[in-house]
Amino acid sequence: DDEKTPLSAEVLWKLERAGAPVVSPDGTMVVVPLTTYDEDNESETRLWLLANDGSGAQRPITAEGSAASSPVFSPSGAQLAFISKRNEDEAGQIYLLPTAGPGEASKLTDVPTGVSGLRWEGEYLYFISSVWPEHSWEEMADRLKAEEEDHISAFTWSEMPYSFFDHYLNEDRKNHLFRIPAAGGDVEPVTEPLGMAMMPAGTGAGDYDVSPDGKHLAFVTTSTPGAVYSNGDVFLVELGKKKARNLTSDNPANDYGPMFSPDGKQLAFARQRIAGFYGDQAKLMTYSMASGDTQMHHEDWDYGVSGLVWTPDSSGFYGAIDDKATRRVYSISLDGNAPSPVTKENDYGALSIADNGVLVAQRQSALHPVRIGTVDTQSGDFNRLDAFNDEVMATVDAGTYESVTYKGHNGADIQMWVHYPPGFNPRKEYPLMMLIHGGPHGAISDNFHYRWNAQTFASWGYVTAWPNFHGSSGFGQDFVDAINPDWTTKPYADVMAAADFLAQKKFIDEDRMVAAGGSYGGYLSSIILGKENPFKALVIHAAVYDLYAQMSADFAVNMERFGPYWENPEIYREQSPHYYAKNFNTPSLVIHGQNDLRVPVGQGFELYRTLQTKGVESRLVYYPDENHWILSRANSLHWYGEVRDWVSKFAEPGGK
Ligand SMILES: CSCC[C@H](NC=O)C(=O)N[C@@H](CC(C)C)C(=O)N[C@@H](Cc1ccccc1)C(=O)O
Repeated sequence: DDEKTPLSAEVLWKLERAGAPVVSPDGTMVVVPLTTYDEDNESETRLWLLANDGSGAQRPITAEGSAASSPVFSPSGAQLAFISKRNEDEAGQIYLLPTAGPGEASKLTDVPTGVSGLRWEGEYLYFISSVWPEHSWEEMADRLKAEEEDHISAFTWSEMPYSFFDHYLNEDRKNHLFRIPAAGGDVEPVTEPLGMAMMPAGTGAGDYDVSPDGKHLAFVTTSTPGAVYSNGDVFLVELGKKKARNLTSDNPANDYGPMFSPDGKQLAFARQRIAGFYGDQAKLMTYSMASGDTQMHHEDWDYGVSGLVWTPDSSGFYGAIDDKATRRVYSISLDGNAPSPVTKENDYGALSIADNGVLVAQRQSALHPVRIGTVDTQSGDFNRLDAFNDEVMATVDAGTYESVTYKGHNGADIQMWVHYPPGFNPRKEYPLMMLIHGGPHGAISDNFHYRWNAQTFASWGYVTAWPNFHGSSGFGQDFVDAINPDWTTKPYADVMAAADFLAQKKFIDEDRMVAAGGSYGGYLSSIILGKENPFKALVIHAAVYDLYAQMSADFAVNMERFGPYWENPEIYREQSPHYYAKNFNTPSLVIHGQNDLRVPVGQGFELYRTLQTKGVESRLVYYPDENHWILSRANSLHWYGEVRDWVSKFAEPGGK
């Protein structure tokens, strides 16, 4: 169709990105944050109201020009609270809006350190703020002003952790929970009087819950301070009392995500059992508020629980479950029956449930961005409520894709997604672009990726493949943990087998194969660089290149589970790509962002310098203002352009 364009990087940036939907208590309204991007490299998030009454009505409900996020309904549904930084605000504050008809948002808080992790429980709005403990709000406002004026940018630390993903942590400030009456009034500290702060980084609304009668608080914090990803524990306290009780002190690994049942009788949470292993499958736990008994459910079910919402009758949950390269809604009961899938294909997430059981979710696929709708919990049907992006997507001529299973390391079945370019002709030969996912303990689901869009790469004239190699989640716990601590052998063999498998297809030109990966995918690409491989060129983004130097990152890979390099040097010696530099000879594009504290930027420079020193054709793309991910529109378009130029140079695109 002449009118249509491929799913280019430019098209990706025209799309509106829908965030997590929130359904009103009566199920008639859904509010969703929607982010748009403009050509001046600016973005804006506004809240949209979608009617769940068959009318298809939808409209923005927050003002243009003022970012809004984290919507929560009042228990009656008459009001909506959200976080916004507008007018004279120095930091995000709570705003309130009536849900019946148009109205002005009114400001509820004036917290100098800002507000996050919002929840509306009974008459109170609860929120998290990163504060200087035992200081008044006035003192904190003065301190923030003084910091701005003294021009000293130094951080000082005497404990861990010191960084998280792309920012350094101010050790003097702690994450605490507060509440304010929704009708207005004073902010009350909730966790400070307990002498306990919440987790030092990445803390949000999922890290605490208040019982339906407003009497109890459950929250997560670490009882073993140190790393960012330390042993989280669930604590319970009667609000107003000074001592919180650790409900999970018997478990050396992470417990998280406390959620009171709607009847208030049980507290659910998720439990991992292997300390220091973020990829460990999470098990569903309940704590009885009456008896104090803790129970694990579905221990033998070989899936991890995530994205849980309680059913309104407190009999169980719906969850968004990572399931063999898809994410499906499952019904998970507490009556002993096995969990059962509700939905089929594609990828569902961000579940929200109304008091009457209306279940709302995001749904996406590799060929369409996030849509918002209701899920029929009997049939699994998805009833879409939004019309976001329909106009843009109607102009897109996308290719096709399929799930393929091949034999990987030791003959094991490995799933991969294969994308074909628009107008693909199986009688022609195409170049292959092998994509290597990060994590490694995640999976490439049937979802719409903005930073690594397989269909965008395909639209340049490549067949692309995303193998879910050993270590990927959703294929059982043994498959996940099969690569620890040896991150190399099986994933490398799986990627080589994927390349072999595809090279044997008549439609692949084995002389035009390239590979690209970011983060762990960059690590594995660097491993491939040091070993025999069929690729004409590599793209190595934010790669862990030197496992020893990764010690400076917020996630030191094997440290927490298998010990540091001075105790267990052979793991590091065997697994670190830099030890194989002698063999490097594949042309490589190295990409790294300065603000990447997950894989610090020195890793990229070390790799590039090695390649240059060895005379291997290479190019370094460095983004001084990006983190582990390339997030701004202009830089992302530049990134796609650099990647395209590099792979095109070594593997000419298009069918021949
Ligand atoms: C509890 S965080 C542990 C590491 C985390 N794993 C999540 O998958 C992670 O950041 N992994 C890195 C590699 C590591 C630094 C060696 C990674 O590969 N990240 C990928 C995957 C990812 C995608 C989306 C959200 C989280 C991770 C990446 O950032 O693209």
